[in-house]
Amino acid sequence: MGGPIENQPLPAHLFPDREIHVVISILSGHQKAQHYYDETLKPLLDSHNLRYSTHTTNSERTIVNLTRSLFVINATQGVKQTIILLSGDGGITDIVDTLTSILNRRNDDSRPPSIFFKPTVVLIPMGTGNALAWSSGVARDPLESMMKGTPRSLPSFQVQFSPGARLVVNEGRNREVLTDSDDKESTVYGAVVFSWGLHASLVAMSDNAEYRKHGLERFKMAASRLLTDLHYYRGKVQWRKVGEDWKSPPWSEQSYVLATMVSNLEEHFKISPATKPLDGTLRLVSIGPEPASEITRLLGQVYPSGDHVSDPKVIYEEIDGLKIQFDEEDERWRMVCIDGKIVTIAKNGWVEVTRIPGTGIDARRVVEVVC
Ligand SMILES: Nc1ncnc2c1ncn2[C@@H]1O[C@H](COP(=O)(O)OP(=O)(O)OP(=O)(O)O)[C@@H](O)[C@H]1O
Repeated sequence: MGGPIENQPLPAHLFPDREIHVVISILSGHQKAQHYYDETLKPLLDSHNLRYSTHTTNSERTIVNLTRSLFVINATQGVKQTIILLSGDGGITDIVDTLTSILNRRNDDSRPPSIFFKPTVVLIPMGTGNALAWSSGVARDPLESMMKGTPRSLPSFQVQFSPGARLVVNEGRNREVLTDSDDKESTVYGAVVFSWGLHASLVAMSDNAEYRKHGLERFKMAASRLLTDLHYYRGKVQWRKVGEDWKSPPWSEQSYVLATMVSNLEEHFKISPATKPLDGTLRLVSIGPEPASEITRLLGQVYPSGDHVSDPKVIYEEIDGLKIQFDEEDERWRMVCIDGKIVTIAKNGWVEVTRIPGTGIDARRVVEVVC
């Protein structure tokens, strides 16, 4: 149905039986979220006489806290809710990680499942990469997607860390524990990307307000610094499909190890061309210890076509699990990236990434995304 967006009929996820929350992540990307809300979103919502609450971030923890104190309570009390999220990938990951961690039950827990109404999330991309919004097709016209799209379950993956893993916070200056004890393994959930090597290092290097100012250039600036003094990452990498044996690359040092559930990490950075929107697949992209010129050539092919995946120097496979045993002294080479967050692994530690299936006993889908 055509016509101006204010005249479009309301989709079911904006009906009056839904509790509607607008979350404005004011420091994402170029810090345009508040302005976009004031000038564009609010007038549209008001033109439909919708009732909604707004929440503005005031720290890195705001979306996590809001999920704990409000979204999870609503969801488990049977309240239907729609969250209109003005942020980058960090915001949706905070919601998915927090909900999954809270709702996680052991497989042998025989108590009947409680009510859980999956929150519906409308993505309004305001970050730098906005990988999920580009990959799910909503970034081109987010308001059109909000008005005409359909909610679809968002696939995710689990990342388990050996004891002693730490979350890097405060622009790289501080470390936060992930569990209450250093003897325990810890778990984080993501929906976009896991990486180690060049990708994780460049996200870590550029995850601060100074770099964020440069928009997408932030990643290229960090990459060129890393490529001038290239490091080969030491550790044992293995992956597999369920029911098959673990496999290893033919090289012993790594440049690039990345597992993703999306096709695009940015609008034109097609890291996994075979991935379809929200198809639930996890794909590995890996490059060995190549010289900087080769890595530049291979990553250059990612823009915009994704031709790198047919190069013999790139491993590109659909996987269900990936594990890494780290063999690095210096902490900065033991940093991994989960949807933009950086976690440091303890010396001689390990990490294991597992695709969460959509059906069966291990299935878990905690939100729906309108696309
Ligand atoms: N008011 C605030 N005070 C402190 N930190 C904030 C505030 N608002 C947002 N943040 C933080 O800013 C960061 C923005 O991350 P987000 O992923 O939304 O955007 P991005 O990193 O620019 O884009 P992308 O992840 O799509 O590349 C997050 O860590 C978020 O918690």
